[in-house]
Amino acid sequence: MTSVADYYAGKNVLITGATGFMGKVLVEKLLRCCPQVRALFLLVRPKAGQSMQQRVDDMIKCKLFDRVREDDAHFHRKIVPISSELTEPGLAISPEDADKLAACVNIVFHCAATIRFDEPLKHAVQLNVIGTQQLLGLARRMRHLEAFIHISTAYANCNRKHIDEVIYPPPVEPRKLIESLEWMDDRIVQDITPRLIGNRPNTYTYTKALAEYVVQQEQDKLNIGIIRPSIVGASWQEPFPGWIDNFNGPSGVFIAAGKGILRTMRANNDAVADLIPVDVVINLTLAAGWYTAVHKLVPRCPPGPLQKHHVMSSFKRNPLEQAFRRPNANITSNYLIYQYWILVSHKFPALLYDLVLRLTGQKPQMMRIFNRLHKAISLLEYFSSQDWEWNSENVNMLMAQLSPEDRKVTFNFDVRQLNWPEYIENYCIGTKKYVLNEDMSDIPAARQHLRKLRNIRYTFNTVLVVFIWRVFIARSQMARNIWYFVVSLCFKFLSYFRASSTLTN
Ligand SMILES: CCCCCCCCCCCCCCCC(=O)SCCNC(=O)CCNC(=O)[C@H](O)C(C)(C)COP(=O)(O)OP(=O)(O)OC[C@H]1O[C@@H](n2cnc3c(N)ncnc32)[C@H](O)[C@@H]1OP(=O)(O)O
Ligand SMILES: NC(=O)C1=CN([C@@H]2O[C@H](COP(=O)(O)OP(=O)(O)OC[C@H]3O[C@@H](n4cnc5c(N)ncnc54)[C@H](OP(=O)(O)O)[C@@H]3O)[C@@H](O)[C@H]2O)C=CC1
Repeated sequence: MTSVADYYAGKNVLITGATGFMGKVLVEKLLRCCPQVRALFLLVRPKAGQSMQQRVDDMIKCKLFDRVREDDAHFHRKIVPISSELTEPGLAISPEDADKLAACVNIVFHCAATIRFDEPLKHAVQLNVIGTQQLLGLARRMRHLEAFIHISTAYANCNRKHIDEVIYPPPVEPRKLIESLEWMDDRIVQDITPRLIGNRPNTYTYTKALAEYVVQQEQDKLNIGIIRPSIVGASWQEPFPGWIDNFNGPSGVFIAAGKGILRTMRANNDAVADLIPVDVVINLTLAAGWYTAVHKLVPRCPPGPLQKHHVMSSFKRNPLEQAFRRPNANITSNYLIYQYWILVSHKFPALLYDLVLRLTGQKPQMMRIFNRLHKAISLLEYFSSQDWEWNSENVNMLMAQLSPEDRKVTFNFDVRQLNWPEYIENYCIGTKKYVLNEDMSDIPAARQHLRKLRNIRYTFNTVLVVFIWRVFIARSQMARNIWYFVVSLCFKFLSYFRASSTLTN
């Protein structure tokens, strides 16, 4: 039985989306665990005033690549950036580069996509569907291609409750949709988008379903493998626990909760979200690359349930700096209770805080932050408040095909071995260290800040109770009677204790 690393020895690998969250982890893992790989061709676009080469240089300088750097200081020699914009005709690859790729690439990993839930349909189709089609066109020209691995999402078919490892018929024939979008102006497309996406929640899942179909159309000509991860979170073990570099999905929710901004969210209480660590997804992807070179496959990544109390307790132990309030979120599936908490725990404190800012001559900002947060959590709500049943037979089969060393160590994707509380703790610390770039040595000060917030809350609650009680007393005879009764009782107790202490002296 050959090992996965042996398979990649001497191979030329093409990767799209290498500058993204998952792409980076894929590049790192290939370089570290398949050291005999010949070259990694990365399709990268220039962006934000940076050339493609500068972007790749910045990427490989980041901490994620520390372990690769330790093993081989010259690892960058294996990386060949290719300038490419996936939404342009011919992927905007120069004819020379296209010829070079056609002549030598053995495996393609297609990770690039727009993952925004609010992406206008035209752009989502352009990148996720047409971009994929064009890449398949290039792949058809590759004379030594052994596998084309497409990264999809477990939610491509989220309009179904039970999802098998098959490609379902597309919601619309992609060719017809592409032709129609060509002549429609953006306003018309915006108007008909809800009708088109039907019972899917957004253009992301809709276009990812179309992309799967487009990939499947090539199955007679190419060795195709499709990976469907659920919600991808920070790394479990590799290259080190808790690595994460973005605010997407749960990470943004965790950070907002850790900062004490997010105090409520609508979600299913039992299994809040189907989370899968990024290193597990990448191990599965590389194993699938090896296996697909011989067979065809649609594996899905087996997820685990994310529980909110682990997040809260973890942020109490390792607080984020300058929290707005103490981390404490109410997860509820009840709409009315949710609205109540939005009002009491989000809008009211935001208004109060903005009022203080105004009074002190500063610019109000809290309400604006909360409006953005509400938009983000409303887009995630669809995924956090429902359950799906997924079939994972192909994943189990693939696991059984690996050598014991690959299965248990190098390409382990058995999520059953994961200790969830420990994983979530590392995830929360990862958001602090790698997303917010906060220093771990500041934790005592952050804890002190949380204690201060707790004292402010106690004081505020006491003042509020006394105030309400005073208002109540002023208006109700019964409240006054209760008040006098309680006060006289306290007085009697005090007199009794004073008398008994005088006697004992
Ligand atoms: C407690 C336990 C509960 C459990 C919790 C369960 C969660 C349950 C999740 C389900 C999730 C399903 C996932 C499906 C799985 C896929 O298949 S794939 C991929 C998932 N895709 C995503 O998660 C993308 C979702 N995000 C979006 O669509 C857009 O970001 C949104 C939400 C529409 C917001 O758009 P926007 O307002 O334009 O903001 P955006 O441009 O994203 O960010 C603007 C800036 O704010 C920053 N920012 C963004 N978010 C934040 C934040 N939260 N805080 C601070 N800054 C932030 C950004 O970094 C950015 O900074 P700059 O780059 O401008 O410096
Ligand atoms: N993150 C998650 O939770 C999940 C992700 N997935 C899938 O995994 C894949 C990777 O996701 P993730 O890494 O999180 O996404 P990111 O948004 O982090 O990365 C997207 C990548 O695509 C590239 N890209 C975007 N537009 C273009 C373009 N026009 N031309 C060239 N490259 C482009 C980006 O390049 P640039 O840096 O230039 O913008 C970036 O490298 C996607 O296919 C996604 O659907 C599936 C399930 C869950």
